[in-house]
Amino acid sequence: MGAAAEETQSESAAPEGRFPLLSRIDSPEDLRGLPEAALPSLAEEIRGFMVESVSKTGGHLSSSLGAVELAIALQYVFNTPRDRIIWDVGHQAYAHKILTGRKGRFGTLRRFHGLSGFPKRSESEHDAFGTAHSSTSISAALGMAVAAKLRGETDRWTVAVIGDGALTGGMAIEALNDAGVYKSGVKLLIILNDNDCSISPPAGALSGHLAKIVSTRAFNSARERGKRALKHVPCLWDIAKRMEKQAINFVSPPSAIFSAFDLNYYGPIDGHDLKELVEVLRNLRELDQPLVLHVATQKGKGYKPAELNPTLYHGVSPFDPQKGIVVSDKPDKPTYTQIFGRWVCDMAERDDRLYAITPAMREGSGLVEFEKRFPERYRDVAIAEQHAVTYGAGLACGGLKPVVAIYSTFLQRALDQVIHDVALQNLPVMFAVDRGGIVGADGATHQGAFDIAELRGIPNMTVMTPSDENECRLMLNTAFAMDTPAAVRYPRGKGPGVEVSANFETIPVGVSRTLRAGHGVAFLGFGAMTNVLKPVAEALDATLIDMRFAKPLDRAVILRAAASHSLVVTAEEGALAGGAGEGVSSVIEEAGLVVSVMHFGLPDAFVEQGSHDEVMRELNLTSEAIEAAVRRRLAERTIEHGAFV
Ligand SMILES: Cc1ncc(C[n+]2csc(CCOP(=O)(O)OP(=O)(O)O)c2C)c(N)n1
Ligand SMILES: CC(=O)[C@@H](O)[C@H](O)COP(=O)(O)O
Ligand SMILES: [Mg+2]
Repeated sequence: MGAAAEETQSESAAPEGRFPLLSRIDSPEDLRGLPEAALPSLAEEIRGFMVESVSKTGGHLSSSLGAVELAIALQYVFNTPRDRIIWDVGHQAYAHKILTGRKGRFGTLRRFHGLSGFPKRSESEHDAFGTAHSSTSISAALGMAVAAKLRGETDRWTVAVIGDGALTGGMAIEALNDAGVYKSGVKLLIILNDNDCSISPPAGALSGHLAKIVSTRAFNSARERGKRALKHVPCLWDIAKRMEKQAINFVSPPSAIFSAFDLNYYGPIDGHDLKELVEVLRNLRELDQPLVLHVATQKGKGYKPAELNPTLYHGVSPFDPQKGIVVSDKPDKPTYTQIFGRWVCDMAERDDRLYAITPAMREGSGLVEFEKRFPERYRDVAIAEQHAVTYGAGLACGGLKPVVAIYSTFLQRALDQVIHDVALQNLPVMFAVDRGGIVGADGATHQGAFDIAELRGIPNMTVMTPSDENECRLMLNTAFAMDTPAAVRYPRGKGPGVEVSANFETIPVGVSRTLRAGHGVAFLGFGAMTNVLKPVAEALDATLIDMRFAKPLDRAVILRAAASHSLVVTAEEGALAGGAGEGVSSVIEEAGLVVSVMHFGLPDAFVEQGSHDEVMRELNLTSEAIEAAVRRRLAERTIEHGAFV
């Protein structure tokens, strides 16, 4: 465990005084030893503990606050790890972590070498499946449930907990379509954790449908139908009757999408009522087929500021829990996301063909202002990366200039759409690829490691990597001016602080810029790594080139550098395998030049969480580490050849 992780571990070990019940729980068995009547108090303690701890570490607060009762009830009724619970996205699984032996390390959440912010199989036997990218839970759970059936493990249940936002992802719908085919013997329980919220307010038609079901009005009209539907399941029919007495919603409206997939649907029930949750789960456990339970919850539940603004508290940095998050209005160096946010508004003002698309990441992608100013040219398509890209392709065919704002890690979902629907038809869809490179606390699932390698191999595609804020603006202008597919990939957070012009100037495609002429070594930087190379080039009196384009590469400059230096060094904050550095090597090899080459970038391994600096240090991607490695190479070559040119 890293020092940062160790430091906070003991602080969050649930002191007995304030958390008397929680301090007695170190495993699901301890939880099951509690009387049912104690569960609501436990839920309150978990919330207090969670707010206190997450206010120090940062994390996904509102979603996890909303799923406390659900996590308790599931662990109380089911028997993990024999039974399996899969939390879709996994950002709502903090109570699950706390209850499954990780309370003592909860203060290390999302820190360097600490607990992951998401379920992770290598972290706990109670984490049945690693998640973080949404909408995977039903597929994985169905696979496990079918495997249990085939292996004769007739007692094993698999539960997928999926949010209303995650349900909008195509994969979830594909999985429902498959799950509905299975009948007896497949013990799959899908719990729809419906808080009527994604990160931002829910997008798309499905949310309206779900809201209608949850609303009392719909419940009243559907109650009779629900009772009829439950008659063939005697124990549920009993619950339904009891629930009706208690005025608890429990219906089975035939309009629900689940019915269309021939899945037995139960609910909606109150996801914060532990008595009800435990009772219903116990009864559903007696059944023997794929089931859906619709649970209504409140995002941010139990912490007023988060209840009032669940979007602000979706993913938080450390904050004072007494005051809540204070949004600063002090002018500060803008992030790359803000540079994009300003650019997209400026360009939309100037060109009415611009149309911006986000797959459910309005805030994170810097489109809040754009939506306000250009609502008719803005679309949050929900968690639907594939649709976002192909929808963009359609808009381009229709004469618009779509800008798909997407995180590098989520672009992975839509790779075929980029290839088949955009690039193959050479359509002018522009990609604003945010979070390129190391993202920090989200860790391995979210690192922007692969976009350069993915995009670089696609014909017709142009890929730009800005080394500073103004470069970013110039590249956004350039990508938008092109009539072919183009991507600008920029990192999470702030750049070096270069002033950004407000103009619409473009740069020549495929042309680098030489920042420093030196000798011996030529450093070729891609994106932010150019700044890391700067002091190294100065220390070695070497050449430094900001390559600007990962595709097309500036072949002329690469060949000149190879011919006039003894060592060519490339650096990128992206996977080395298939990366821009490899492209540089092929340019040199194809020309038949022989020169020593070094590549710096992300290794052939998944890169774990930590601050950007911590991770870059660990990967030896700092100026100091690169300088040392280059000096070692130079020394080796001097010994080999007797002299170094
Ligand atoms: C494929 C993918 N796209 C986008 C995201 C970013 N993301 C994380 S949580 C979230 C909203 C999920 O909403 P919901 O499932 O309803 O859960 P809630 O936050 O409401 O608890 C989004 C868009 C993601 N994790 N995975
Ligand atoms: C869980 C998830 O996928 C998002 O909430 C993500 O953590 C957001 O990342 P940023 O903080 O970089 O916007
Ligand atoms: Mg939701």
